[in-house]
Formats: sequence, C-alpha cells, structure tokens
Amino acid sequence: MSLFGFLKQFIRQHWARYLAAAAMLACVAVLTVSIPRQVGRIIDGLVAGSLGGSTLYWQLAGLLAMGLAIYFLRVGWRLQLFAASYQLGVDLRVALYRKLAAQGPGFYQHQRTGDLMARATNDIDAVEMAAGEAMLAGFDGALTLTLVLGMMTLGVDWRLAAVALLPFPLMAFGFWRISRHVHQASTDSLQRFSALNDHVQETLSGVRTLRALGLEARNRRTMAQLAANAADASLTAQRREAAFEPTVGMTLTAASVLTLSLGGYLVWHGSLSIGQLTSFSMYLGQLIWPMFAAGWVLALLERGKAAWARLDPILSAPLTVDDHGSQGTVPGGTLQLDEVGFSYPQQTPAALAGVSLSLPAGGVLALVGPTGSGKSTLLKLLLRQYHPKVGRILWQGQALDDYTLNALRRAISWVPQEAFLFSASVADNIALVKPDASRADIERVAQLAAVHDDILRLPQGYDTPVGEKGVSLSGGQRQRVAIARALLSDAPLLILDDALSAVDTQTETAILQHLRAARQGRTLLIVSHRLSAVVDADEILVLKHGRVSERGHHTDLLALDGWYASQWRYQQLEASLDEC
Ligand SMILES: Nc1ncnc2c1ncn2[C@@H]1O[C@H](COP(=O)(O)OP(=O)(O)OP(=O)(O)O)[C@@H](O)[C@H]1O
Repeated sequence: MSLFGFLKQFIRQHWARYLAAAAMLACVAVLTVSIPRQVGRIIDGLVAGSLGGSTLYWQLAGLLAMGLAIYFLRVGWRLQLFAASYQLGVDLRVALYRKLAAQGPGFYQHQRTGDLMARATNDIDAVEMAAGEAMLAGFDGALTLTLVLGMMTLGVDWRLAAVALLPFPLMAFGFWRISRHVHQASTDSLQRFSALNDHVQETLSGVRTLRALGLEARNRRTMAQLAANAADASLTAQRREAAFEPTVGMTLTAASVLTLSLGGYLVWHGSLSIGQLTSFSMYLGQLIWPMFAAGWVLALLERGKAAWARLDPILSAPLTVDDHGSQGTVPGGTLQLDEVGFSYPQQTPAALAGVSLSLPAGGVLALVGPTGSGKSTLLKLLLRQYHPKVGRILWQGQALDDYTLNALRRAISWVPQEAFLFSASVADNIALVKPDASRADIERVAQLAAVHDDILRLPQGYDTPVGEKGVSLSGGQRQRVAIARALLSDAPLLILDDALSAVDTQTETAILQHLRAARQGRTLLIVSHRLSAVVDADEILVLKHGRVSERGHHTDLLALDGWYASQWRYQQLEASLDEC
C-alpha cells in the first residue's frame, strides 16, 4: 500500500476529527481573505473622506474581532489534527509491535534489531508528521491559495492577477525537482540513522565481549564514522529542503515587481484605485504562507514516503509462522514424528532427514548427538517456529498445524540453554507464566530446580531485582531459575534444551531426580551434550547429520558401541579426571 492509500484509510476512520479541523480551517481562511478587502475599503473611505467617527471605530473593532476569531480557530484545528496524527502514531506502533511479536525466527534471521527499533521510532515519527503537520499545512495552504487567488481575480483586478501569476509555473517546476532530491536525501538519512542505531544496540548487547577482546577503540571509531554519516545525511536532507524557501522568495519578488509595474501603470491611468492596489499587494503577501506551506508539505510528504517505504514491507510481510489452526487446547497424548525432513532456506544439506519417533504422554525422550546434528532444529519444528518440508508431526493424532499457536505454546514449557531474565525480582521471573502463583509455590519449584539456596543468599532473597537492571546471576543460576519457571507452568510437555549445561554434574543429577519425582505425568524431552543427563530416559535418539543414527535405552546404546558408547566412555573418563 502507498503512503497516500494508508493515509486515506486512516482519515476515513477518523473522519470526524478531520472534518472538524477542516471546518475550522475554512472559517480561518474566509476570515483571513476578508481582512485585506476590508482594509482596502477603509483606506478608500479615508482617502475619499467618507469614513470617520464611530463608523471608523466600529470597522476597526470588526477587524480586531476577526483577528481574534482567527487565533482561536487556528488553535482549535491544530489540536484536532494533532490528536489525529498522534493516534496514527499509536496505531502504527501497535500494528508494528503485533507483527514483530507474531513473526518467527525465519523473519528475524534477515532483520537487524537496531534497524527495527529505528523503524518503530524515527520512521513512524516521519509518517506521523505527514498525517498531521503535512495535512494541516497542505489543507490550510490550498484553501488560502484558492481564496486569495479568487479575491485577487474577482475581487480586485483580473489583469493584475494574471500578471502576478506568471512566475508561478516556474516555481512549480522548481518544487518538483527539489522534492525528488528531498525524497532521496530522506531515504538516505533514515537508512543511516538505522545503521547507527543498529551499531549502538549491538555495542550495548556485546559490551562485555568487546571489552574482553580489547575492541573498544575500533568500535569507537566505527561509531564515530556512523554518527558522522548519519549527521551528513541529515544535513543533506536539510539542505535539499532549504531550497524551497529561496524558490518561494524569488517567485514572490518577481510577482511583486510585475504587480507594481502594471498596478502603477493602471493607477496612473485612473483604472485602478490606490486602495485596490493596496488590497492586491496585501493579497500577494498572503500568498507567502500557501507557497511556504507547499514547500514544507512536499518536504514532509517526501520524508513520510521515504519512511513508509521502510515500514510497509515490515507491516505487510507475511508471517513466517502461520497460525491457521483451530484447536484451542492441546490435550497432551502421544507426540509423533513420521519421516520428518527439513532444510533451512538457502541451505542445501538437510538439517533433518527421515526422523521418526513416538513419545507417549508421560514418557522421557532424550536427543543427543554431535554439534550441528539437528537437535535444536527438531525442537524448532516442535515449537512450530518452522514447518517440516517433508513428513508430519502429530500430537494426540492431530497435525501440529491444527492447533492454534497460542494453544501449542501454552502446552510446551521450553527451557533454552541461554535463559533470559527480565528486569524484575527473582520471584517475578519465576512466576512469569503464572503471575498469581503463591510465594510457597515459587519456593517449591525453586527447590526442585536446586536454586532455592542460591536465591536465599541474594541480598533481598526472592525479592532481589535481577535481569538488565538488577543483580547478575551466573549462567548456572539463570538456567535453574528458568527451569523453576518452567516447572511452575502446567504445560504437558517440558523441553530442556541443553538447559543444564552450565550446572555441575551433582546439581544436574539432583535436578533430574527432583524432576522425575515431581513431573506428575508430564512428558519430558531432554536435549543434552552431557550424556549423564539422559541415562534414565525411556528412549535416547542419537542424531548425526540430521538423521537418527542410533536409538534405544542407555544400555542398548552402550552395547551398540557406536557414537554414544564412545562419547559415554570419553565423558566418564573426563569426569574421573576432574575428580582427581
Ligand atoms: N537458522 C539457521 N539457518 C541456516 N542453517 C541453520 C540455522 N540453524 C541451524 N542451521 C544449520 O542446521 C544444522 C543443524 O543445526 P542445529 O542447531 O539443529 O544443530 P544442534 O545439533 O542443535 O547443534 P548444537 O549441539 O551445536 O546446538 C547445522 O548444520 C546448522 O549450521
């Protein structure tokens, strides 16, 4: 959709505000153009000696009243229009947030966070300006122009009007050329601001890594370069926009010279009064605003169009995760994969091929295998972040796609390796999916996740703020808080995605024992590099190059003497060396 299409749709929705603003504006325009005519009449009355005394005072008071009415009406219509344009900003931000929240990893793989943030702030501001300031100035300017031209032509002298308008086509041509440059410069400016934003965001996220690698100076130089690039682009855009003013100035000067030449000649020959020439000159002065408004409106619209060209692809991008299912709850039951295969876009080797498994409700399945063998990919298919290219996934005999995404996400408690803690207390972080959980419940799951004692040692215990604005927890503590969070949910499937990698073997054993005792029939899927975490699983699947290379119980796999058995021996040896 074009910017104008979008604005049309918005104006249709908020027509009452725009209509009220337009009505007030029309009154302002009528009053504004009446003033020079009135002034001309007073001057002619004074020159002829027919105006004086109380009539003169009443006419002057009338002029003052018109000025006051113009002031209040101007305030009124600006408020109406700005309220509408701010609403447009809110609507756009909500729409963008919804879209971003609904997109899957396939979308984010091609986007930069800083750039998306720039679109949500800078670009929406530019569209907001196009819907508010530009509409306001455009409507005002167009109305004033029509009325002033009407008064010049019909109310004063059409010959003067015809001559005064001669330079205007040249101005229109100048405007057209300038606005093309403004569009290009605005696009460039928004893109460079995005690049700068992206760099700041990445620097803040990776500040520890940058420091550890001693890259601060290099990063500072890049930052300075990007900031200078952004400033240059903004300056170029301003320079392009600044060209509107001299064009207007030159046009009006030429129009004034032509008017005075012909006007002087007509007055000299008695076919125009001095009052009429004064009125006409005042009308010419009143053209300054519509002309400046035209330049300003074009600049705002070009900026808005450049911003919209960056926003529209995001707002109209198809969802990488579709949500066409109709089943609102997942009843649990057997999870089944039939000959599932998947490859990432633009990746030739398949990340998964011919994977079949059956995980009954309440069962424990483990996924192991060398790095890059497809374990996380399989989880992504279960979480429906991607769709299998071949084969099918069923839950309780129903295709995964038949469930709504919401239902599916409620049915799965997923604990990733890198647990994210929000800026809130530890207790609130654990109770994220169940904000009404009691403190006793929170402490119970923290004990199951073997993190209760660690939390008690924090300065304010469970009320200690953590996350970005609080105390930093160790990787292992973060993982255990995330496990506690998952245990608090009632989801029938719990997925531990290498979620115990940062805890020692003893703590891992303790957590797994607690899990077995407290699972209460929940299905458990464990992905782990450490095989000690999976020895008790009902079934262990070894993935290699996306295929199941071994499967069975721990003892079966040891007997097979394949990758699992050699990895087990290696890890056992490593553990015994650690104990020495
Ligand atoms: N987003 C992606 N785009 C393209 N290829 C990907 C993507 N994610 C993973 N891959 C590729 O898919 C294959 C399987 O990766 P996956 O992350 O599933 O392995 P993994 O077994 O979980 O590895 P690890 O144990 O290191 O976490 C790898 O070759 C990987 O490079």
